[in-house]
Amino acid sequence: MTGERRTAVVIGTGLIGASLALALTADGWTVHLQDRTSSHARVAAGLGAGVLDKPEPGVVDLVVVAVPPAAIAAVVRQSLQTFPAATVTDVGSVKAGVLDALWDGDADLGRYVGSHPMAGSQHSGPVTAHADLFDGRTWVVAPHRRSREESVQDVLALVRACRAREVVMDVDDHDAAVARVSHLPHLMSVLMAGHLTAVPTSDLLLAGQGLRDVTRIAGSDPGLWQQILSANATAVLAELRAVSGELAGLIRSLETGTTTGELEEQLARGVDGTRRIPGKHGAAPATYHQVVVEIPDTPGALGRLFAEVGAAGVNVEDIAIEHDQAREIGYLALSVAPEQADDLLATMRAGGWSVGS
Ligand SMILES: NC(=O)C1=CN([C@@H]2O[C@H](COP(=O)(O)OP(=O)(O)OC[C@H]3O[C@@H](n4cnc5c(N)ncnc54)[C@H](O)[C@@H]3O)[C@@H](O)[C@H]2O)C=CC1
Ligand SMILES: O=C(O)C(=O)Cc1ccc(O)cc1
Repeated sequence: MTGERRTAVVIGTGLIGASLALALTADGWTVHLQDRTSSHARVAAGLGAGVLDKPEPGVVDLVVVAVPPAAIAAVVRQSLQTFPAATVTDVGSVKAGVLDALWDGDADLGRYVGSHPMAGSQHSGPVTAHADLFDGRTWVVAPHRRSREESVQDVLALVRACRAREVVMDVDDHDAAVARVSHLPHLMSVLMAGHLTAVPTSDLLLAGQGLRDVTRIAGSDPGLWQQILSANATAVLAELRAVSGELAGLIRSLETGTTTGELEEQLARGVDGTRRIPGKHGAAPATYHQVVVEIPDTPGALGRLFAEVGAAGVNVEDIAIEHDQAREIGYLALSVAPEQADDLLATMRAGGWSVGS
C-alpha cells in the first residue's frame, strides 16, 4: 500500500478467496466479499476477511476472482464491466483458456492480468482459510500483450500483501510448468489413493506417514480438479505419457527380476528429483531432519510441546500429524534443520516425551 486505503472486491470466498481476503484486510485494504453461495461470504466475513456490503463501483481498485476454473472468464468479463476503474485478476490454476475466452468479446482487457498462487490445500470453502496461506509461497503473475503496466503493478501489490513470492511469467509457459509440478503430481496422488479402495482395512492399519504424504492431495474436491485438468489437458497428457513410459520400464525391470538397470536408475532419479524441489521463498532445496514425537491423549499436550520447543530456540520448518488408529495415539513429525535436530531430540527427551527420528 502506498499510504491511501485501497478497496478490493473478492468474488468467490472459498479457501483461496477467503485466505487472500484475510491477508488484504490485515494489510489495511477495505475488502468487499461476494459469493454465489451467500453462506460462504458470511463465513469469510465472520473470520474477519472483509465486509458484505456492496461497494460503490467507481471506488474499487482491485477485483480478485477466486471462483472455480469454468466460471472464471464470465466473472472476469462481468467484473471489468461492473467496476470501470478496477484492475481485475483471477487466481485460477490454468491461465490460457481464460484469456482465450476473454479475447472473444469487447471487454476492456488492459485492466485484466491473470495470476495463480502456488499454495492451497486439499480443503475447500472458507472454513480452513487463513491469512498466512501464501506466506513465502510462489504466486505467478501472467500478464498478456495488452495488460496495462498499472494493472500489473496492482496485482503485484496483491501478491506482496499476501507476503508471497512474485514470479512474472508468460501464460503458456505457466500452463506447461503447472502440468509438471502440480497437475501430474495430483494425478499420481489420485492413482495411489484410488488404488487403496481395493485394499483390505486390516492392511491399511499398517499405513505409515509415507502413504499419507503421497495421498494427501488426492482428498481435494474432484469437481474442481476435473475443471483444472480439462482446462490444461494437452500439457497434462504429455506428462502422463512420459510417466506411463517410466512405469512400463519399472514393470519390465521387476518382471525380469533385474534389480540393477531400470529399477536402480529410477530409484536414483527419485532421490535426485526430491533434491531439486526448492524450499519456501524459492530458496535452495533444503533437506530437513524429522523428529517424531508421540502425543499422549491428554488435554494441552500439544500446547506444552510447542512451548518447550519454542523455549529451546528450535526453529520448526514444518509439522505433520499422524494418527495411529489401532493404538489411538498421535504422532507429531517436526522438521528442523539438520544442525538443530540433536537440540530438539535432547529437549524432547528432557521434557519426558517419547521420541524417534
Ligand atoms: N484449492 C487450491 O489449493 C487452489 C485453488 N486455486 C484456484 O482458486 C480458485 C478457487 O479455488 P478454491 O478456493 O479452492 O475453491 P472453493 O470451492 O473453496 O471456493 C470457490 C468459491 O467460489 C464460489 N463460486 C462458484 N461459482 C461462483 C460464481 N459464478 N460467482 C461467485 N462465486 C462463485 C463458490 O461458492 C465457492 O465459495 C479455483 O479457480 C482454483 O483453480 C489456486 C490455487 C490453489
Ligand atoms: O495442497 C497443495 O499442496 C497444493 O499444491 C494445492 C494447490 C492446488 C491447486 C493449485 O493450482 C495450486 C496449489
